[in-house]
Amino acid sequence: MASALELEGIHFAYPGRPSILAGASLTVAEGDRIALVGPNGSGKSTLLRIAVGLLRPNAGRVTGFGRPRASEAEFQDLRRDVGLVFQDPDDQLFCPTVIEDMAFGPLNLGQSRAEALATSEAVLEELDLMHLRNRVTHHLSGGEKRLVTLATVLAMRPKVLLLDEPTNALDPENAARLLSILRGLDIALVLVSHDAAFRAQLELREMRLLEGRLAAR
Ligand SMILES: Nc1ncnc2c1ncn2[C@@H]1O[C@H](COP(=O)(O)OP(=O)(O)OP(=O)(O)O)[C@@H](O)[C@H]1O
Repeated sequence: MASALELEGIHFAYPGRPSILAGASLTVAEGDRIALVGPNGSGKSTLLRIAVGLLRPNAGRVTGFGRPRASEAEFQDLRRDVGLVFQDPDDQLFCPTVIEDMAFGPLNLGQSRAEALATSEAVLEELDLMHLRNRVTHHLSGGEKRLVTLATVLAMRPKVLLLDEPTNALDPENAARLLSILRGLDIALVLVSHDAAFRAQLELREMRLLEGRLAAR
C-alpha cells in the first residue's frame, strides 16, 4: 500500500511549555485503519493537528501523498485530501445552518454552488442526516453537532479521515450509527478514542503515544 501520510521524528512543545512530542513517527498507508491511544495529555490531539498543518512541529517532517508538507500552501493542498474531525464540534462549525456549513468545504475546493449543495446533500443522505439540513447549527444538540461535523469533513471526500474522540456526547444509537458509517468508509482512518468498546468494534491497528513517541501495541 502506498503511504498517504507520514509523520517522521516529530518534536513539539507549546510555547513556554514542556516538550510533548519527542520524536513521534507515524505512517498511514492508503486504506489503513489506525487507533491512536495514550494517556490524557500525551499529545494525541496535538499530533493530529500537526498532521494537517494546524500546528507546526519544532522538528521532524510531514509528508502527504509522497510530497513534503511544510509551507501553508503545501498544507492547504494536503487538507483537500486529509480531513480532521475536531474533538470539539464548536471549533469546526461556524456557518448559520447545517447545509451552509456542509457546502463550505466543497465550495473551497472550487465546486460551483449547485455542485457544492448537491455534494452536501448526497453526504447528508448517505449519513441519514437530511432532517438536519436546514437546522441552525448552534441550536443542535452535542451529539447532532458531532455527526454534522463528520458530515462536513466527509463532504470534502477525503482520502484520509482523522477523528478526535468522535464518540463524545453520542448516545448509544448514534454511536452505533457512527460505527456503521466508519465501517462503510473505504478510506484511511486514524481514530483517537478512549472508548475501548467502540475501538474494539472497528478493525484498527493500535499505536500508543507515550512519553512523546509512538509504538505499536
Ligand atoms: N494551545 C495549547 N497551549 C498550551 N498547552 C496546550 C495547548 N493545547 C494542549 N495543550 C497541552 O498539551 C498537552 C497535550 O494535549 P493534547 O490535547 O494533545 O493531549 P491528548 O493526548 O489529546 O489528551 P486527551 O486524551 O486528554 O484528549 C496537554 O498537557 C495540554 O494541556
